[in-house]
Amino acid sequence: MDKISFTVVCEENGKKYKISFKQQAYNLVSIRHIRDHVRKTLQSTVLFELYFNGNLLLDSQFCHELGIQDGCTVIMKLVYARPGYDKQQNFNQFQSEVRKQQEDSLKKQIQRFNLAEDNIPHLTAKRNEIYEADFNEEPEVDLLSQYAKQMSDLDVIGQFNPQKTNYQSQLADTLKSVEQMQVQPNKFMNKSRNDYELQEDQPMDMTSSVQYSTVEVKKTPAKKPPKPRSTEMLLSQAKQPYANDEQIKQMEQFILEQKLEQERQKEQERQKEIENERKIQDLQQQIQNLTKNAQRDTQLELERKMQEQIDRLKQDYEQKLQQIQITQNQQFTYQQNSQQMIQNQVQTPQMLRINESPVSSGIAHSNQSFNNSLTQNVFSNTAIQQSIMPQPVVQNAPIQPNTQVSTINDSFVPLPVENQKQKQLQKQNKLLSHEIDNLEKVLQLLDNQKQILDQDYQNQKQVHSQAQSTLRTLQSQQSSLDPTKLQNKLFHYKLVRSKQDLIKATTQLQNFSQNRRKLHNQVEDLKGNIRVFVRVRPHTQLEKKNYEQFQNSFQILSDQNIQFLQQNSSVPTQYKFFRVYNDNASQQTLFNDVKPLIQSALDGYNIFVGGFGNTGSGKTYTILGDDGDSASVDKTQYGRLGVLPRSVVELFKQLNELKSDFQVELAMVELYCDSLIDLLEEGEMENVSANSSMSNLSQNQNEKLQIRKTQNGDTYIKNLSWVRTRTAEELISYLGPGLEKRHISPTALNDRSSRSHTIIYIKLKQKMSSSTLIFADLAGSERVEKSNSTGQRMKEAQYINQSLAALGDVMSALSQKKAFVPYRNNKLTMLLQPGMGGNSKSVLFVCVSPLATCLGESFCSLQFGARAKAVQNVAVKGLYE
Ligand SMILES: Nc1ncnc2c1ncn2[C@@H]1O[C@H](COP(=O)(O)OP(=O)(O)OP(=O)(O)O)[C@@H](O)[C@H]1O
Repeated sequence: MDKISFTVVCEENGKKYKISFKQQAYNLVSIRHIRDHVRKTLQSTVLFELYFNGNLLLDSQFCHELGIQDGCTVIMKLVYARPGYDKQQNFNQFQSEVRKQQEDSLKKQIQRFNLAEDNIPHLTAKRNEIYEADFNEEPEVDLLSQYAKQMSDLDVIGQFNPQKTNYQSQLADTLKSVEQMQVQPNKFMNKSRNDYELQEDQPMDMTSSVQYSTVEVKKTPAKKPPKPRSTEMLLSQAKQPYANDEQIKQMEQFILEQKLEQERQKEQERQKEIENERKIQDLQQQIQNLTKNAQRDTQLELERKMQEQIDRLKQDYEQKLQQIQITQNQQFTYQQNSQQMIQNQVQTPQMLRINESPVSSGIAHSNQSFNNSLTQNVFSNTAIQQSIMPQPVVQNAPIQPNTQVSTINDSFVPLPVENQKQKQLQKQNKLLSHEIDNLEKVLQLLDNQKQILDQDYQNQKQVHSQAQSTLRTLQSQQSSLDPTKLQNKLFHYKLVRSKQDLIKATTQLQNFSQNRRKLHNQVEDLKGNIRVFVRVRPHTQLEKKNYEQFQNSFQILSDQNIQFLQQNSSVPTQYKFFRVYNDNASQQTLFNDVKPLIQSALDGYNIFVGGFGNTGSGKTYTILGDDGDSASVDKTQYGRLGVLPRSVVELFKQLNELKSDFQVELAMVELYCDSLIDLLEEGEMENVSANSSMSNLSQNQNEKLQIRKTQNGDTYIKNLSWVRTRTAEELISYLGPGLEKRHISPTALNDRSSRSHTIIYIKLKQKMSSSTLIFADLAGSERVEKSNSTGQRMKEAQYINQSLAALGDVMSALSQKKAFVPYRNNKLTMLLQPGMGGNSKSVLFVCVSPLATCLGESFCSLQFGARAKAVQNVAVKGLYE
């Protein structure tokens, strides 16, 4: 397999981009591959050119796949850079290759179309399954995408202009453009294929005017979706239209991890709580201890300090006492000396009384008192002060009779010493107060410390309450992360994804249907706009008895060829039709060939299905069914239903599958002789039975329905009754009563011979298109003399033959592509005009009786069919502008 190098040049906002890549294929471009590249880089594609060294295969599907809208001009340029390629030598081969590919492509399209036909029920079922699954299950869209892929790989070569809709002319253009190509393969031969690039001297005319601001767009490896970290992220990822299994797996993994994480967090919280409680307990204990210690310390300290003070005071006191004694001794000595001096001078016994001086007894007394006070109240400062305070020694001293002594005594009161003592005591007192102050300060400090500890305790308490509130928050968070809630969320994500997938699948299905419709109509166009089927009916019981009458009158050679041996002729005539059904062909087999046209009707094309043939050849049976008058969708009767009721069922089925708005209306008209009769008109019908003469036809009835033309040239019947129907059953229920009003009478050839043309119109309106399905059960084309018609029957037969002859003329004009088509020569052709030319796709069933006696009529019918099949119309879709 060769590798093909592609260079796609795309233009966006006036800037051109170049994308180069290689494809492992010989001559088939993977449209998807290109599209992927183009879409990765561009929002809109206006112009693109492909350079490669194989044959490019593209068509409208290609453009559609690339998202190019109708109306855009797409220029594609092809360069053949295959080394050794010789244009002259290979062109013919290439051309035949192209033709072959085109043929293959067509075959493939038909195959795919058939495949599509087969797949539609499956796809529909799938879609319904997705709907019914209520999003519980993952919808499988693989099938759709596979199918879409199949449909997208079309093999058509060419230069495509979406404005041109004609496939044939596009092919012609393609071949022309291939012929005109300026191929200079040598330009590229020196380059390796990997280096293949656009050259300024590009060999094509179209490229020379293009200035390439080439920006190489390199293919970047697809990014893996980031591992989801949070619920929000998961949600955002799940909202993305392409949330995949990987993401769902990640979500499930995430939930598991979350659960574990929750457990871990719970455990941590519990530990924290225990820790906090323990801390609080410790702190409380600490505070208690501190308080106790503080109290004990304070008391001990106070005791100690007081004891120290007392000791000091005692010491001081003793020192002072000693000093006092010394002073007393000195005083005594001084007194003795003085007395001695006085005795020496006066010689009085008063000297002795000096030894008992109140000063010494006062001192002793005070000393005693002090000692007592100390023992009584060592801690009382006041007592101390009192006890320390010296007694008024002098006041208790008896006043000496001797004034001289008294003077002397007065002169001996040690006042300065007492003052000094007092001062000292005050000083000590002060010191003690100071000490007490200090102790109070210590107490204050301890108080402060206690306050700090209290504060600390409060803080710890706060921390604890904070921890508890955090715990509560975490618990609430935990409840939000509850697995069931997460499960719900996951379910929700899956639901969202399923919905997105469903939308995607529906879009794909719509795209697919669109593509399929496009293809379908292309294929239908190629099949021809008027398809003629020949049906040979089986023998009736009566006929079987006279078998020898119709032996060997004709021979079905294949499913397309029939051979007739005319009377008095030894040379058989062969006819080729779209399909020839033998007498075993079932109603469903016939309908299978009509079914594609129902799709075309949905796409806006007018449809005509008519039954042509001589009386008794099976026209009514083919179009309406065995018992046309009582057509119903009853399953037991279904096998015998004709093309019309089957088409109606199919039409509604497809309309319902489309799930879009539509409107279906029904009208039935009979052309009896030259009169139009509204078969759906309510109320008593006028007596227009087959037995009544032409003159009996009411003038009113005759004039009521009139064929008119719109400004567009479309034919319509004025005053015709239309009924709106919503279901196939409803529509079919109108057919029976309507058909009963037809003119039927026994003839020599058919005991229920239709003496008129019955035309049934089904008008379909959709959002974007409208179309009409016309079904005609034509009257028999027998020879007058054959049906033993006389009188009124003969007249009817003449009208019938006239109208059918006019139909033949129209067919002939259409087949010869005459500018003028004589539609207006007869009411029948006017009534059938919408299905006969222009916007129409038609099927004509030429019904053939197996009777040898009908050989002439059968021959005429086949001639008629042969003329009709040559008609080629260019069908134009009936789109609303
Ligand atoms: N394919 C068939 N299989 C079985 N029976 C058939 C088939 N085609 C026709 N018949 C039977 O042949 C008879 C004549 O058929 P039918 O009424 O459809 O003919 P016709 O062409 O509509 O005749 P006319 O033009 O006189 O109305 C009917 O009894 C019908 O049931």
